[in-house]
Amino acid sequence: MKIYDWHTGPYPARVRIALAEKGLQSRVVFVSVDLRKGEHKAPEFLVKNYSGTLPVLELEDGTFLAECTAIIEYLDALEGRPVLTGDSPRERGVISMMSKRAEIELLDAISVYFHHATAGLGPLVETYQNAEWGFRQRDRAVKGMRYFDNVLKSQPFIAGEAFSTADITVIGGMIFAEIVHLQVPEECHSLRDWWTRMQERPSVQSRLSISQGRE
Ligand SMILES: N[C@@H](CCC(=O)N[C@@H](CS(=O)(=O)O)C(=O)NCC(=O)O)C(=O)O
Repeated sequence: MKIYDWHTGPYPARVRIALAEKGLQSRVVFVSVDLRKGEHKAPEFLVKNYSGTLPVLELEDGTFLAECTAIIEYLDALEGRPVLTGDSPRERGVISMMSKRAEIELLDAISVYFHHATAGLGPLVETYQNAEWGFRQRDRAVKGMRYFDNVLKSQPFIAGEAFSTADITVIGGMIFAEIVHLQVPEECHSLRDWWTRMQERPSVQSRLSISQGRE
């Protein structure tokens, strides 16, 4: 399998962490796509992913899988333990809900702030910006941090008693928050403690050490 990504990106980090959690890194070749040059918006990349975003997983049969959630669902189904997307129907439902909520209320909100209210990836890529919308989404992300802090007051992981892809999505949000220098509110002790624990996971520590080739 091939993964087209950008090594420091928050969304690629989600897939890299999932790969490491599942012990699948050896089955994947990484191909770097330079976001700063707008390579992800070039016609030859758009045939891989209509949305022009990273990461994209290319299967041996030529199938292109985009969207982190879809890619992680595929990887999770490939190999047994640990299950990242849930065993029982209830677990699967709660994990899916919390991961999607983490995208909407945290990770995607920070992404909008990055692209609309900062220099983002530069004028070559950021051809339309709306700073007001960006700042509104930044505020939404801070509220999201407070929400997840409250969730973690009563459980060790984002979707309950076990680590799951919902944690990985919030990890992506925390990585993006650091990139844009968006502070976690001082009083969010549970979220801060959780983030410290997550950064001790080998899968989180190893996400940047994967070597990449070029197409
Ligand atoms: N919904 C997509 C979003 C992916 C996404 O936004 N990826 C970023 C990569 S990174 O910023 O995390 O490295 C991207 O392609 N951004 C480029 C752009 O939006 O122009 C997913 O979940 O995969």
